[in-house]
Amino acid sequence: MNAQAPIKLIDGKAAAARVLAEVSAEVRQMKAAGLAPGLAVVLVGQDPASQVYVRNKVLRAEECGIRSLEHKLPADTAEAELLQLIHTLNGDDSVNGILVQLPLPGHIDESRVLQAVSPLKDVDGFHAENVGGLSQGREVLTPCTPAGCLRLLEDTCGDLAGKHAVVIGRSNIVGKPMAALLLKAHCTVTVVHSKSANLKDLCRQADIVVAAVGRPRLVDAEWIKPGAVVIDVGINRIEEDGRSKLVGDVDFDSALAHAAAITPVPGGVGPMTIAFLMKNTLAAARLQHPAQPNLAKLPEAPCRSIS
Ligand SMILES: NC(=O)C1=CN([C@@H]2O[C@H](COP(=O)(O)OP(=O)(O)OC[C@H]3O[C@@H](n4cnc5c(N)ncnc54)[C@H](OP(=O)(O)O)[C@@H]3O)[C@@H](O)[C@H]2O)C=CC1
Ligand SMILES: Nc1nc(=O)c2c([nH]1)NC[C@@H]1CN(c3ccc(C(=O)N[C@@H](CCC(=O)O)C(=O)O)cc3)C=[N+]21
Repeated sequence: MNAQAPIKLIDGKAAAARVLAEVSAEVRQMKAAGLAPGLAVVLVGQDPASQVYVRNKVLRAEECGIRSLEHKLPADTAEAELLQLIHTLNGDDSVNGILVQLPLPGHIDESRVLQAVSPLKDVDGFHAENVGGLSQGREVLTPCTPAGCLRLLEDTCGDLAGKHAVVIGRSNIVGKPMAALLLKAHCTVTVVHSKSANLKDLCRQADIVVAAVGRPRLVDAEWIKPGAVVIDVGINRIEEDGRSKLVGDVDFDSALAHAAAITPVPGGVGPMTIAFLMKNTLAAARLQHPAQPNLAKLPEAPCRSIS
């Protein structure tokens, strides 16, 4: 018999609903102080998955009272035209947050586009100013997915200090900022990737596993130390038993045997990503109005070290 505590499913939908309730309350306070926060979402091309994500973002924004403006551009949009739109949005006072949905079509230089977004409106936290600030441990606009994962981990484990976290994946969107946030939370952090040796052995040493790989069900019970907490970032659409399914990077049914707590896919990290996008939109609005006393009083205002 397994003497461990029962497996705990980490409910990302419920956690996201709590974050969105906080956001709605803050939006009401902001509106009372004379500011109606706005988010611009830019989508280039017709990738079906991106269209679903963008629609979900716009819906969630509206639900918590954030004005959202969707800019849909054709797949053959010239880079210069996209940069011009970002320039216009940077200068538009009614826009507090700008998100450029990734991936962009191949003819567009992604890093040039992300650098064009004002760091004060960079709700994805992808501008080098914010990436650098996060790595220095400053309070800056932080990528939504890792921020959501950290909240789930804090809700599940409490204090993370001294825990050994293994992050699988080193992308700029998830793996690297996740590692920076865990380090900031005083974890011992190991980042592994496609060139890592002894991946499974390293993973089996972890108290916390964050899988952001893009490989369906790569991580199974053999990778998980009994009692570890598992956060599955992966979103993989696969065909199985003659139908299309969404699965994570973790083999959920197998990992359950060892994990103390685990996120499902769907209903885990995904909803938290969108909830933190809304939170970041408010944080960005506060950054843009440092002299507004009613906004400055709001909780969790990031420090004003961004120029
Ligand atoms: N739930 C959410 O909100 C979000 C989910 N996602 C999902 O998370 C997953 C990861 O996304 P993203 O970080 O953008 O993906 P990337 O493809 O940019 O990065 C994947 C990382 O995984 C590593 N990797 C690939 N194969 C292996 C392997 N077999 N063993 C070990 N490491 C491997 C790569 O290594 P190397 O660097 O050496 O190539 C790379 O660092 C995807 O499924 C994506 O859809 C992404 C963003 C948000
Ligand atoms: N600039 C930019 N910022 C991003 O944050 C960004 C991006 N580009 N490009 C793509 C990835 C992916 N991503 C997801 C967000 C929500 C869900 C989500 O809500 N998922 C639901 C399921 C949705 C479904 O059914 O397809 C869930 O997991 O429960 C998933 C993935 C954000 N990304």
